[in-house]
Amino acid sequence: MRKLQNGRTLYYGKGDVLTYRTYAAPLNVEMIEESSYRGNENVIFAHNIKFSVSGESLLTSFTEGDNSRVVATDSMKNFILGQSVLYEGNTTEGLLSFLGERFLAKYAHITGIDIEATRIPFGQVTVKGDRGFANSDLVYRAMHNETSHARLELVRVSEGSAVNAMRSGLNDLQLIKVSGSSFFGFIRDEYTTLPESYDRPLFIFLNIDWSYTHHSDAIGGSGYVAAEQVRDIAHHVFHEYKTPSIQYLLYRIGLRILGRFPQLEEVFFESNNRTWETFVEPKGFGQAAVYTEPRPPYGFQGFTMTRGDLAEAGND
Ligand SMILES: O=c1[nH]c(=O)c2[nH]c(=O)[nH]c2[nH]1
Repeated sequence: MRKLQNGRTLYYGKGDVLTYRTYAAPLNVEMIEESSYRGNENVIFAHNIKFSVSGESLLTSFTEGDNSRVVATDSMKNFILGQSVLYEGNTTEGLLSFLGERFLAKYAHITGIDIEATRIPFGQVTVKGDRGFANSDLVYRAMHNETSHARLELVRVSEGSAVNAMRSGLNDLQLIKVSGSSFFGFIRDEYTTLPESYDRPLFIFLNIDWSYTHHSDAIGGSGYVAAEQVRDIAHHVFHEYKTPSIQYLLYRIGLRILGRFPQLEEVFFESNNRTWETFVEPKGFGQAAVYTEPRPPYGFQGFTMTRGDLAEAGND
């Protein structure tokens, strides 16, 4: 999308378009075994949006300073904010598809759109009413934990627009497992100083992305996968498995996600190893210990998995 016919890359757009839409349609998802998540009332449906466009006819804006075909990025921001109120759906992917389609419909010379958004999370607060504690439907609290996101590439086609690529995901999961993780058996040679560990406090930072076999499942379809469900699967698998490495943990999480959601085609992982450094060793399981932040540098892993991996592994 970003490349023109001659192979040249061309795009421009607006980032950090903070869009605090209220009272979007509620989302209800089918429950899965690992999660009590049922959906979102979407009273606050807030996103940080990044939007860019491309098209052959924009070339002269770069080569000749000809602004006659330029939609100002300030106008793009206004378009996003103004159109967001009209979105009748309930997912980030749906919102992005809606905004992209509308933009292509309005500006005939734009042929490609790349649009991504991170959901800005707001959580429930409980208040005491006549029948005890219940969720407030008025007050929400800003959250600073993991965030969900989506990215879509739309292209102009003869009948309107089509989704060229789409990815959804979850960023900045930060999970500590205090016991039940090991790391041993790795190569020992003249460069090795790390002792083998049979029970380490494993702290990981984790990003998980996923793509659907059919984009339509995520955009208005019934096969929507909520980031909260993927998060809860990661929690469960980390809890369940005694892991010999982060690499293996990612694989087990991936199998479970692909198993739970047949509508997904691929899962992508990126993790950081932030294992706490031991200052006072525990005397045994469940005993007091003291750890501190690990010293840099940090290790990382990347891994992608497809339905083929699930088929090879058999039933998880
Ligand atoms: O889970 C881990 N995988 C590694 O590859 C690695 N390397 C290392 O030093 N610690 C760890 N931990």
